[in-house]
Amino acid sequence: MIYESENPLQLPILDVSEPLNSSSLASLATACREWGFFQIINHGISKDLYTKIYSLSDKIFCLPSESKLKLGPFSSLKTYTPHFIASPFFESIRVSGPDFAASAQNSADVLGHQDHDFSEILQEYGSKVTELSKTILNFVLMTLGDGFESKYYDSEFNNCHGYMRINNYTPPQNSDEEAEGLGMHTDMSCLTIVYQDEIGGLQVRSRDGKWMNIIPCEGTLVVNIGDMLQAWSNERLRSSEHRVVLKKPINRFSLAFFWCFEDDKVVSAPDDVVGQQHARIYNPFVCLDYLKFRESNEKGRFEKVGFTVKDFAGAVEVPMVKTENGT
Ligand SMILES: O=C(O)CCC(=O)C(=O)O
Ligand SMILES: [Fe+2]
Repeated sequence: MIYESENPLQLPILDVSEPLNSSSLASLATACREWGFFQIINHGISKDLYTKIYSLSDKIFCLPSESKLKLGPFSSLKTYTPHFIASPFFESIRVSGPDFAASAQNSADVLGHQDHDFSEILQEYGSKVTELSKTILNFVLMTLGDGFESKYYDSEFNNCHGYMRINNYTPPQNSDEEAEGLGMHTDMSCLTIVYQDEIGGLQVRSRDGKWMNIIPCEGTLVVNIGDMLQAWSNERLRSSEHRVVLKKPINRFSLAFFWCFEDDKVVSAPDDVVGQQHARIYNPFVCLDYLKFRESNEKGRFEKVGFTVKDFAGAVEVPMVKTENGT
């Protein structure tokens, strides 16, 4: 199958080590509204850290299937997603915060993996990317209104938590055709921070349905808005559909960090975020109820988008009939 896509998308690159100036704020606002994707640099996470995570994770991915299956999906730990759930070419290990070390160590213990580096390195990464999420969320709140970061960060986002997924893509080896590594989906998070290796393949869908390539660039991380923030912002921030396409028969590695509301959070856009001249697009909902809806809904299961937050909590009745590709 050929997955057509446009030329690379030029997403703004935000320097997160500096305060936002008015022009970077304006381009961030446009990117969050139109694409729900942007890139960051000077994030303080070294190439060396990614290389270490890659080599330690690779040791786990190289274990025989029967070992990895001790981690999930049917064992109590549920930290491993094997091939053929999201796609035939995708497998993933989940590490949950805030104690990333304990989560990683639990998985390592089940595998009988003696090496403590895995949990230490993931704790280091988890702590760094957690701080980064807070900084980025403050920037994103600034795009919604003057002073909205100080008005809303503590009251609405202070109990957010994060988890990561270490993703290993193994494309078919004897085929020149492109393969879908991860099907079209939206993230359920507030924010997602993605490291993709130099192989590339991440694509975002434009409003008119075109797939745009997000080309990897060394030192740059990709950030995208998730469903929770789309609903909380009354769609002033967009949670875009995206997917991963494997174009070469080479393994691809990525690391996605999901920054989410706490389970019992009631997600509801504040009046001044909605704005007086706009209708409220979502009914208030409990975060966990949406996560369960996505898990239990056949079309919404794991990475296959069928129903999203609009179907779940949209204020206007929408018929629940959709095709596989979400159109
Ligand atoms: O592998 C990637 O580049 C993106 C992964 C992704 O979209 C996800 O895990 O939700
Ligand atoms: Fe995603």
